[in-house]
Amino acid sequence: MKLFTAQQIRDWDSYTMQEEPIASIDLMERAATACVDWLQHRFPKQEFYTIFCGKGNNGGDGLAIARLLMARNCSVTVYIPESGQQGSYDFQANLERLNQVYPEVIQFIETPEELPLVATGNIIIDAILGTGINRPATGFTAALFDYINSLSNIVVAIDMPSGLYADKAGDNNPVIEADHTLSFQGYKRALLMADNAGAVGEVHVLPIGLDPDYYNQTNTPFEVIDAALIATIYKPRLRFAHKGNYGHGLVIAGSYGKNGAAVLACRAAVRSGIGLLTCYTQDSGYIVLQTSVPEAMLITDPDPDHITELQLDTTPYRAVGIGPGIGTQPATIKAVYQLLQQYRQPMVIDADALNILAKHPDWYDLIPSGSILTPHPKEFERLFGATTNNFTQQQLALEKAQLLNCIIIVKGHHSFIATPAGKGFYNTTGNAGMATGGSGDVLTGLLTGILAQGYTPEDAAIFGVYLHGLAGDLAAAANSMEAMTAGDIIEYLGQSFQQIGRYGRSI
Ligand SMILES: NC(=O)C1=CN([C@@H]2O[C@H](COP(=O)(O)OP(=O)(O)OC[C@H]3O[C@@H](n4cnc5c(N)ncnc54)[C@H](O)[C@@H]3O)[C@@H](O)[C@H]2O)[C@@H](O)CC1
Ligand SMILES: [K+]
Repeated sequence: MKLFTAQQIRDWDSYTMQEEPIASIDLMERAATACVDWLQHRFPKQEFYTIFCGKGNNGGDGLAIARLLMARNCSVTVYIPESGQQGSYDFQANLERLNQVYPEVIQFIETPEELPLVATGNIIIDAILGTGINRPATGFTAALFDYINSLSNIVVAIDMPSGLYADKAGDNNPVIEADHTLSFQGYKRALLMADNAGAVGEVHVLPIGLDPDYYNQTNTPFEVIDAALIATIYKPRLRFAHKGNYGHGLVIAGSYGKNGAAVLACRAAVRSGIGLLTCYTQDSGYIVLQTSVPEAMLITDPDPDHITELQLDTTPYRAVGIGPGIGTQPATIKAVYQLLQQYRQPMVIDADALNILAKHPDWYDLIPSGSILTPHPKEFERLFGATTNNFTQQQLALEKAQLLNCIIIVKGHHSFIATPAGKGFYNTTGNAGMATGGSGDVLTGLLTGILAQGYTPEDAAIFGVYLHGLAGDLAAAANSMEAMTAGDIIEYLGQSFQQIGRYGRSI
């Protein structure tokens, strides 16, 4: 799903009004109806709502929501912070409509003394500011945000949590901290940033019937990975396949005390659809690996405890994954350098291999084109330097992806994939239960396995990250976020592939 800027969304609204055609006020009614339907579906027994409306179109949505909720037998109070300015055209029109049928619910507030008491059971609707925000909230607006944030009521933000910019960082500006954000038609980038997690809460995208032609004609560098995209990437297994069709991968992982990293990466790789897998690990890992992952072949390093030697014949391998649990011993650093000097196919580079690279920036040129780097934010910082917010971090990832001709996956709740062509993809599968030791090793194994099967590096990264998150979601549904383990992610890869296989048929 393409990610549009606030300006593009405005253009999309206008395009729809002209082409459908639909009047602006009717489009607002459609958006408000979608919100009310969502509210009643999510909170079927909820009766009481407190709605704060600004004087732009976001506030217009709030006024229409108020009228529709009242018509559905809910009890609503609307508070409008009085700025002294004339409201937008559709705000005024909706104020008039509400005033005609339920004048008693409307109240204007102007000073902190007039901030209302909100009963505990009320759901608060934040319709103060949407995508039209063009400056930080100050004065009474900021005080209102503070007040709402101090209450324990559930807060549902319309389109955007008020105060948040859709396409740029806000540098700690005042924002509403919502429990749910109902975003019209698509996501905005700000809704996908870890920095804004506390403001956006759960994001729900509500279709409001904007014209598909605008969507198809309009280019944007950013996309959310969704079922439709995955259906175009996933290559179902050929009926007459043999193992040679699906490549041979090499996972280089482990050290004394970290056999688990190698086991998890290899187990994930053998469940990725790969034809053949070889694991390279330290000598003491022999029995562990051969027993835990009998599907994989094994080469052991001469050293009992660490990987010290990577002068291998790499010609059989279509992809190499390196890093999980290898440590940063001097001999391992030397071995990583040996591999970088000789292997020219795309690699998956993770964990300690990234930490080693970060200490040797002069080796970056040796990273084969099309490699996939999988740093978490701290590793990213070690590799490429500190950034001040997610927007600048993602911009830097895009610049480095282009410079190194690599894919960079900045791991996180919505992992961000930067490609050398300047595109950025946000993942939407996955959950906080995956923030546990070993889930990165699973991703490395999966990516190596997918890359070995001949997917392009960009497709492998998108597909691997999505699949990993989906398996994590199924694991959390079965075992809870708390009790799920990285190994459980691997257990649910099968069901994830089955689900993805159905996308192609249903889209
Ligand atoms: N037809 C449409 O254009 C549709 C728009 N929709 C709603 O319209 C919203 C956008 O509406 P608007 O463009 O009117 O903008 P907003 O309602 O977000 O903001 C209104 C106005 O507030 C002022 N403002 C900006 N920053 C401020 C600040 N920090 N403090 C105080 N005032 C500030 C600006 O003058 C701005 O135009 C969307 O987020 C969505 O909720 C929906 O109704 C769907 C259809
Ligand atoms: K809002």
